[in-house]
Parts: sequence; structure tokens; C-alpha cells
Amino acid sequence: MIEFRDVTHAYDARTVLREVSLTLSERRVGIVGANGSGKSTLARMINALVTPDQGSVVVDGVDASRHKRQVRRSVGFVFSDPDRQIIMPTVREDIELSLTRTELNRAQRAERTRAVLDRFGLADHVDHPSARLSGGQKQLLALASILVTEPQIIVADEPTTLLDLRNSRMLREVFAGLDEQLIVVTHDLDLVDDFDRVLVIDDGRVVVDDLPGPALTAYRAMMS
Ligand SMILES: Nc1ncnc2c1ncn2[C@@H]1O[C@H](COP(=O)(O)OP(=O)(O)OP(=O)(O)O)[C@@H](O)[C@H]1O
Repeated sequence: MIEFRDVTHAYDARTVLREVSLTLSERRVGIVGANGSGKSTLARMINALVTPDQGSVVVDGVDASRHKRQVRRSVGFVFSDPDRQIIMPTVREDIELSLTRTELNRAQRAERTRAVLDRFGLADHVDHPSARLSGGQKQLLALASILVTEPQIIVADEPTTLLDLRNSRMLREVFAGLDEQLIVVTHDLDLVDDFDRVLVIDDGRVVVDDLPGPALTAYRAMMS
């Protein structure tokens, strides 16, 4: 469970989140809103990549600002730009790096790596140089390297920006099958239309908080 307790945040003099209070306990929560409305800032707080100026973010009872390492062990964060995340020379090594922090033995790690690459359609690219993957393949690899560690909570910031229609649909299915709690920031409204809850952010505030149907209808009306 993720709690935002009266969170306000500014970058320099510019306030980007204003008194946000939320309890997120649903399995899949979508966050939508205009460019610059504060969505990524909100999402990054769940993993303590940004710490609030005022108020607190509490993840499963743990204050994210005070216990960053502990919170990061249970929250996997997928960046919108996969180049921020992919660091190893080959696809296999990148996935295996994520698994070094787990207690799996070598054979288990190899099996987990094979399975996740298969699931993301990257099985033919195991020994491929990561740098030479296409943008979409990199985005899938970045996601795979987080999902493979099975964090309790996954936060994904615009995970479909580089994906073609087929891979966007594949990702939708992957998300539908996850047991972990999933928080997704996106401009791809189809991605969250079967989620349990959708938040619409406008100018640093949660202005709509509802089921996807009414929330996305309200958002479309706001943007028209
Ligand atoms: N590190 C930073 N330093 C200064 N300003 C920042 C920083 N990160 C974000 N901002 C500003 O804060 C505001 C909110 O940014 P944020 O990335 O949270 O918005 P967003 O809703 O995710 O936008 P988008 O849909 O365009 O990705 C923007 O005006 C942005 O320029």
C-alpha cells in the first residue's frame, strides 16, 4: 500500500505538487494528465527518487524519504528513457545484473533470464549488444530487467512511448497478468482502461480519482 500524506513539492520556486493525499491499495493504478502536470514527480516519490518538500510518502508502512534503500528493495521503477536503465553490454548481462541482488543460484538466474526474455519477445537477442537494440526493444529490456526481480510494487513511467502496436498490446497483457501492485504513468489511455483506478493530475493536484471509464472520459473532456 502506498500513501501520500499531504505532499507538496517545488523545484526551485515552481510548485509542481500541491497538498496531495492519497492511499493507493488497488492492484493497478493509472496516472494520466497534461505534460508538466506533475505525474512523473508523483511517481518518482514512490521510489524516493524525489523526496517531498512537505508531507510524506509511506510505502507499506515505511517512510520513503527516511528509508530509501529499504523502499527501493520493494519498489521497482521503470524509467521512460530506457537508456537511463540499461547499463550492461549485452541483453543477458543486463537481466542477470538485476538478479545479482536476489538469492537465486546461477542455474535459477539463467532460467529466470530465459523466461523473462521469452515473455518479452527478446529471446532471439540474448547475446545482442544492448546498445544496438531498437528503441522499443530497449524499452522492453528495461521493463524486463525490473519485472524479473519480482518487486512487490512496480512503478512505470510512460512504458509504451517507444513501442509499436503489437508490443503495446503485449505489455497490456503482461500488466494484466502481474500479481504485483502496478502504478503506471502514461499518455496511452488504452493502456490503463482496464485498470482498477485512474488518477487525473492537473497542475499538481489530483482532480479526478475514479474507475477508468469515468476518469478517462473526464480527462478527455478536460483536454478537448
Ligand atoms: N528535476 C527537475 N528540476 C526542475 N524542474 C523539474 C524537474 N523535474 C520536473 N520539473 C518540472 O516540474 C514540472 C512537472 O514535471 P513532471 O515531469 O512531474 O510532469 P509530467 O506530468 O510527468 O510531465 P510529462 O507528461 O510531460 O512527462 C514540469 O514543469 C517540469 O519542467
